[in-house]
Amino acid sequence: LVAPRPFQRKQAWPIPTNKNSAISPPLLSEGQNPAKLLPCSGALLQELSFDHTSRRMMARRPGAGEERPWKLAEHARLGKGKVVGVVVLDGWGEAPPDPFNCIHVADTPTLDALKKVSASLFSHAASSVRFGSVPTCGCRSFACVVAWQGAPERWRLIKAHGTAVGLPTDDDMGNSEVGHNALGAGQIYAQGAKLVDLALASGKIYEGEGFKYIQQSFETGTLHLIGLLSDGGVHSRIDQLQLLLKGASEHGAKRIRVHILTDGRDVLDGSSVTFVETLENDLAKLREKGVDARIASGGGRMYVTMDRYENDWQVVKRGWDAQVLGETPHKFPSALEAVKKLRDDPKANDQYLPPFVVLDESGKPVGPIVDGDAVVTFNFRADRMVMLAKALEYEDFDKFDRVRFPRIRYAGMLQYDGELKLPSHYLVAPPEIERTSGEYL
Ligand SMILES: O=C(O)[C@@H](CO)OP(=O)(O)O
Repeated sequence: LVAPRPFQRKQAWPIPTNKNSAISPPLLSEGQNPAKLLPCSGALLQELSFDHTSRRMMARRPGAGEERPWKLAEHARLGKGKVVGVVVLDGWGEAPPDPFNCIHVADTPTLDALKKVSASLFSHAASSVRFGSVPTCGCRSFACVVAWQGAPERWRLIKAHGTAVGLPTDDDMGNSEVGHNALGAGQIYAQGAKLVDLALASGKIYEGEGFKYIQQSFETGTLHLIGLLSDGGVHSRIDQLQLLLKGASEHGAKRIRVHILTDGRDVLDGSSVTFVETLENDLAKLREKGVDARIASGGGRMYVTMDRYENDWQVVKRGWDAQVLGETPHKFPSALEAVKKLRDDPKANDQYLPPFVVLDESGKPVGPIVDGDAVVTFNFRADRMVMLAKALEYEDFDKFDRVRFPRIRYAGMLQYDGELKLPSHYLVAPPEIERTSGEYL
């Protein structure tokens, strides 16, 4: 599929830091009419004007003390009062046509027909271009979504991954959460993965309220790190865990226990073994430096802990039993042995590995969570951490019998639910996003 390219992205958009920030959408090519070529993000919803010197669309800067008006600039061609539709194709992406490209190989008569249909048929829906072309969710290849533009350009490709939706690099695949965030924000801002990268690189993570809070447990308690162990970059990243392990030990953590969740969904099934080996090596290095650091428990992400939308609390309970109580049917002397042995079952896969705990030489679990400990859930993505956060934080909790509710200091990598303020402590502050799409709508 060859998409018309009405504008060329030359650089990433800067992230607006406050309401006075200029928004600098992509440079337009010589001769292009800015009124016709509004770019494909929520910056459409900002009050834009074209700066002829820089050839950029600029958000108008309000003067001192002046409120930025909420009125949007009128679109050059689309009339007022039209119905706007946003259609999200989850998992739909564009990639070079080849026999392994399932969308290319599949029969897609509806989309094919929509792309061909006369513009007049869609004139009533054409206003969706203003919003329908916002990066959307779930698209793992390089682009997605059609937006009705009116003849002759009734559709175009947009990017829904990488820096186009605020992820750290263009190698980062898109996913539903970043797509929803980008749609909802109506502008490009740093998503969780990038915020964590920045906080770790600058060391600011260790100066924040969240880290200072958990640090109070380091003298006498254990630091527990719970999260998805892979380099998928959708929910978490192993390199961030590695930096956090190093940083926490340099900032006083003497005893660390990692509770791993194997992936096989955002990465290849079977890769869990390599990730566990990598982590075991890191922990061995920490032990050489005098830090008592070990993997304490584990399980496959879809069977242990990472449920979402309160679909099945038993998933969280299985994790709780392993991480907090140290009680599971499967017990092993090391996580590597656990993952290898559990994968021996022909039906086993990384996503659904059963929960296990690691035992010490005397047969006791090496790291149940107890009173006085600190806990960090190191996933940056929220949806599959909210349920565990509730179990760890809520005094009143009736979703399953926790048996023991340890008095701990708990922080999320980020705050996973802004409305519930959950968890109440977090290592990296969420972005402050002003003037979201919803506010305009
Ligand atoms: O299942 C999930 O959590 C992710 C993949 O890790 O998929 P999606 O982004 O589509 O929700």
